[in-house]
Amino acid sequence: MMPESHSSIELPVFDISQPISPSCLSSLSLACNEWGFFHIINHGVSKDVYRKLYSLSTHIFSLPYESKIKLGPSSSVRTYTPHFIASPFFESLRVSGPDFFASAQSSTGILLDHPNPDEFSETVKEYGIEMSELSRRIVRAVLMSMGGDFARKFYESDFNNCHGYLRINSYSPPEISTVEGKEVEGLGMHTDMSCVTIVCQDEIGGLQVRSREGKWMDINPREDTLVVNIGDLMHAWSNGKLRSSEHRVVLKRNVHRFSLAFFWCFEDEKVIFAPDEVVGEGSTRIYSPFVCREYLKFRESSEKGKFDKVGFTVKDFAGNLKR
Ligand SMILES: O=C(O)CCC(=O)C(=O)O
Ligand SMILES: [Fe+2]
Repeated sequence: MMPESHSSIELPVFDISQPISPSCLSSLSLACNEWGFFHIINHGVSKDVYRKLYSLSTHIFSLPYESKIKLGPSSSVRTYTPHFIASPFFESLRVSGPDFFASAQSSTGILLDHPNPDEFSETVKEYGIEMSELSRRIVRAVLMSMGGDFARKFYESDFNNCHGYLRINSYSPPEISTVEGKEVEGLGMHTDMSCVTIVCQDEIGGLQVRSREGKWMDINPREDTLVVNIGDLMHAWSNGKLRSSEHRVVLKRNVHRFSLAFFWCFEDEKVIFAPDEVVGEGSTRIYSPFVCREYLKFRESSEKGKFDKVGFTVKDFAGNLKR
């Protein structure tokens, strides 16, 4: 059987180093409503930091399972997700902000055989700080795209206490690229539990977004470009105006894939409730108010292997219009 064929989607590209012009705001608004995905350039993250992070992480992933699993689901630190949780071909390392250095050190401290723990932690810290700053800029731009003074009105009150964490993802190549004509998923269909996510995918590709009609569309890698997507938290806060799209990663035969996903989230105790002005007169709230932490718990416990994968979204948790 032939593998499914996919169309690719040309997402708009925004220069995040510049103030966003009115015409860019309307195309940003369109991208957030239609796809929940867009690209950014001139993000200020140097190739050097990326390369260092790639090589230092690759070293960690190459350590024996017995070492890595000490960081894993069974330890109190829980920074490592081994193979066979999200998929047989996926493993990841999590580093949490705001003190990215300390978080990375607590992992490398457990990996006693790590040759240069400080270099890894320093590099993660540099990347984490850059991504946090970028996330703030992106949230402001997205708010602006929703309405004239939304950024001024809601940034401070609702988004000022956001925090981020980084997931370093390593996808190992399966020996076959299709099973009965279906692609091999490195990461199954899911939505992100973030306000916004910033993804740095390597040149291999494989990231796909699901269209409203349910068709998988390739998001092709672009040099020096980061992928941004809206997550469930900002989707709910916007009363569904910003789309949190289902996406996944498919793998190619024998090609290793590496990605960095940075999740920018509301504080755990925040009650997520779309403001009246965001809902708009005459419209109803499509989500009941909910505490961020409770949603994260729901996602963890409703899935096999406690991983943010497959199936359940904020619609199932707090949606007023049940699916
Ligand atoms: O690896 C990628 O390109 C995307 C990863 C992703 O969607 C996630 O970690 O939530
Ligand atoms: Fe994701």
